[in-house]
Amino acid sequence: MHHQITSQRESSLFFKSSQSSASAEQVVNVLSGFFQLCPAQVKGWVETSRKGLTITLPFACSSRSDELEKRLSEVADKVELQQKVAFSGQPKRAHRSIRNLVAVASGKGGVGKSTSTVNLALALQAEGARVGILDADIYGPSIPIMLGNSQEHPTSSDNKHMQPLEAHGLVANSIGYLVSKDDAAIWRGPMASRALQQLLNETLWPELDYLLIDLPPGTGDIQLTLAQQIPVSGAVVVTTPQNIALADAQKAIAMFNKVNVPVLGVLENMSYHQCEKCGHKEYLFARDGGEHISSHNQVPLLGHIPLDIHIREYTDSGKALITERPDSPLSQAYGAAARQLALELYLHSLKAPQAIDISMQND
Ligand SMILES: Nc1ncnc2c1ncn2[C@@H]1O[C@H](COP(=O)(O)OP(=O)(O)OP(=O)(O)O)[C@@H](O)[C@H]1O
Repeated sequence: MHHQITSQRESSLFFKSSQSSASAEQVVNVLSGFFQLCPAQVKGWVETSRKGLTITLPFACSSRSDELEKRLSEVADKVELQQKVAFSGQPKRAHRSIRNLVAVASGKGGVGKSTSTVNLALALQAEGARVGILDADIYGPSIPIMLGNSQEHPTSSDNKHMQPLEAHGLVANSIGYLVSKDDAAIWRGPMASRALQQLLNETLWPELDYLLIDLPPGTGDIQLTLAQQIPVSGAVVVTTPQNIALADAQKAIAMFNKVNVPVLGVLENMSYHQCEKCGHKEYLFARDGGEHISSHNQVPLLGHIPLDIHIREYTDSGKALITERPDSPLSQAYGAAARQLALELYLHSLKAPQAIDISMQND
């Protein structure tokens, strides 16, 4: 089998097998079974040309390409597999260089929203995507610390636009790079949301597949304004499993429903602690809260992230757990949640067909 991986922007994988040539229909069936989608949802990914079949996967999932390649090789003679993340959101919105804007929110503070944002961003990157983070947590910007570059500042060559900062392969901007924590803390709502608009609009974002926006915790006026003002395609709600956090997560879901922002999923954080010595799982903040809230609202549960000292140590010291320890169960848990998020986002974009733009001809 011939196997070649090139850059994510290009075809990522080619293979040949000695079997007879595949029909597009067989390939569609394999894709549909592999991703558990109906054939109609995957049909548009397959293109036939004189050279053979080309499959374009429209969401980040490159860690699954070996497995998919194996399945396809059972029916395919020559297939080119590539990943090109689809555009979502209003076709006419600004920021066309950003294919998907996703808000990460929590009703309650301290549930691990920023930690989840950074690790989901790293996990999406590990799935072959170009990812950025906009820290919209104006009053408590923790992204600079979690990316390990809190002493840096964005540069500007025209005094109007900022170059985002780079860390661990991600790009990011945050009010934390620009003003001191104490200065931002006294800003009133309108000033805070103006600052956020500026961060989004005046940052020179490169071509990105996903921009994750770390919203301030809570569901007050500021969050509502932000949810309305930023043209996000969907939101992730982070919660811990205990009732007090779930009640606030429910308010966050209600807020997004109110402003017609689809909730792409709930991420349950600090689900349990597993003893390193005996493997026993302790459910410190109760159990199944994430399941209940997601089934009650009919939104997917993206995953359970354990309460783990390594998550705190890596994230709080600005190191990238997922890049440094890609095979750890923690990285795998974030990876599964990130792939599910990418898929949900794509499925939501299918509901607004005018927004889909898989090919992005001007690439
Ligand atoms: N799964 C986890 N395991 C261990 N520690 C965690 C986990 N998730 C978050 N933490 C830790 O909990 C603390 C709070 O996390 P974080 O700052 O991400 O919360 P937040 O919801 O963004 O807070 P805020 O409401 O202030 O914005 C941090 O020290 C972080 O390292």
